[in-house]
Amino acid sequence: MAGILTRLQDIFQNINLDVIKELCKNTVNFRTVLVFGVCIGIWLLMRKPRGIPPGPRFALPIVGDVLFLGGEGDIRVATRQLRKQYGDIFSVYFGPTLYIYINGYDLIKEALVKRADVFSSRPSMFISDVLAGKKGIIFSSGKLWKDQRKFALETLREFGFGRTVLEDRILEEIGYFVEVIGQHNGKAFNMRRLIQASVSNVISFIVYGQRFDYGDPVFKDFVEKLEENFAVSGFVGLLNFLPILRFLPGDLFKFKRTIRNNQEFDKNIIEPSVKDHLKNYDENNTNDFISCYIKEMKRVEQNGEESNINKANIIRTIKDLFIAGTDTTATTIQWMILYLLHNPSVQARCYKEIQDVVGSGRLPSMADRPNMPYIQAVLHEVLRIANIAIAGPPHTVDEDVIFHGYVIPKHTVVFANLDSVLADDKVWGDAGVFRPERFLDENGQLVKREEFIPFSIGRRVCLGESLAKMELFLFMTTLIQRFELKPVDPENLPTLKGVFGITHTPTQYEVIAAPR
Ligand code: HEM
Repeated sequence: MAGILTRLQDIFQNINLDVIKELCKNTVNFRTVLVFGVCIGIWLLMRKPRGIPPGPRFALPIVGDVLFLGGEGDIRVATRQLRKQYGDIFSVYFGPTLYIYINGYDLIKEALVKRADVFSSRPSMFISDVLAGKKGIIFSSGKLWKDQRKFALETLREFGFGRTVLEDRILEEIGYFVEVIGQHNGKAFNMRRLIQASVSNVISFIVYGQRFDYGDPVFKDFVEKLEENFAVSGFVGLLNFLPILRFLPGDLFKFKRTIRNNQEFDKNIIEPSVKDHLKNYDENNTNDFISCYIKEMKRVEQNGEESNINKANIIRTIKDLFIAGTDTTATTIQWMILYLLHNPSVQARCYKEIQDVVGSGRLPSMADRPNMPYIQAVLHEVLRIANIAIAGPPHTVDEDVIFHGYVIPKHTVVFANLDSVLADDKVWGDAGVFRPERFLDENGQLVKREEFIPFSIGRRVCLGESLAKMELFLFMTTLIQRFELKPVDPENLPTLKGVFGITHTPTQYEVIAAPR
């Protein structure tokens, strides 16, 4: 196929219009013109903009380069192969859409940090446009995004990202979490739902000022649907390339289901709470994110300021906190447990560090963190090797940009490929090996590595990084303090092969949590 296409393209490159006119005048009949017309149509569809980064030579009409990508469904492997073949900046067509991948720490830093002015917007894509309508934080751009992000960061900081109020509530949540684990009496079970519910409750506390009972049917439904939307995102995402496929009968791409789930979050959880907060608003009692948002809405209204802190954005911004803050952290905790099952000596060393610093008489706290470099190194290594965000959400440029000699056309989808840094042998030596010691110096102290970027870098850097690190530390230390985590069958460990949706998730597994 590729051979035929090469020949066709070579032929068309050498054709000029005069030749075609001449042919039509002298020789020919309708059939010849038709054949030329079809060929020229194909050529037009396969044409790539001039000067873009290299990539697979042909983009077939409709499917783009998809058929030529390797990796057997693992997008990390496919992009590693493309990088090897085409270099640190390459382009690839998914359907008719051009994607540009930027690889390697130096180039990613150059784009997202040094040239943040041009690389910090989000592209227009069918699914995110339908679901988010360019509102909120994750999928918005320009002033609207800046207003939401600034407000969210300031508010979350005020609540105590890294301060004790939030820590106390996370510890309270972990208390419920370990209680439920204890109820399994050392019997094997799949912890996934429990972890999701518990992590989601941390966001609930921040957003609504309250947690939900794990058995609450509305909350259970919410957690399940949130997870479902993450899990089916691979299918739904295909509509970004060919939105027309949504009109096929049935729901092959899970589009209708995703939309329905999304509407139900709003209807059952978010809207009632916002209404309730609006009705009972008390300006002297703004202890949660929604109250703070309403307070700011009223302030900008009164002052007649131009701001996007308004009713149109409140629902989406809240949803973004849940979306970005639940699955990411919950998935990382699942990877962490899985790597501990595969590396019992690492778990034993973590337990020893907990015993040395905290003992068994009290819960670990954030004040203990600086004294636990080994556990921090393990967390770093899990975040690095699992790389749950893969390449992160896409960025775009608002104008045509020249980057390292290549043209990046306005509004192109641009991925800063985090995998190209976190799994780069040139950076880590043995990137595929789980080795927490790489984050320790010769005195056993934590080493900061610039290339450790699971939360990305630049203006779009993860807004919940401090919260996530706090949660991971507290969940992990308490879990290991209370339980020994054991595989169901030591001879047949659960696979480390993950599943790719919006995040890179472990294949489901069961674990034994034996009380210590
Ligand atoms: C282990 C946990 C987490 C990881 C690995 C992670 C990673 C990331 C990454 C890679 C991005 C994309 C940055 C970019 O576009 O360049 C991001 C964005 C974001 N994250 Fe996280 N995240 C985690 C947890 C959280 C939590 C707990 C929150 C809760 C508040 C959160 C909120 C956000 C938001 C709102 C954005 C969008 C930022 C923007 O577009 O300006 N994340 N995260």
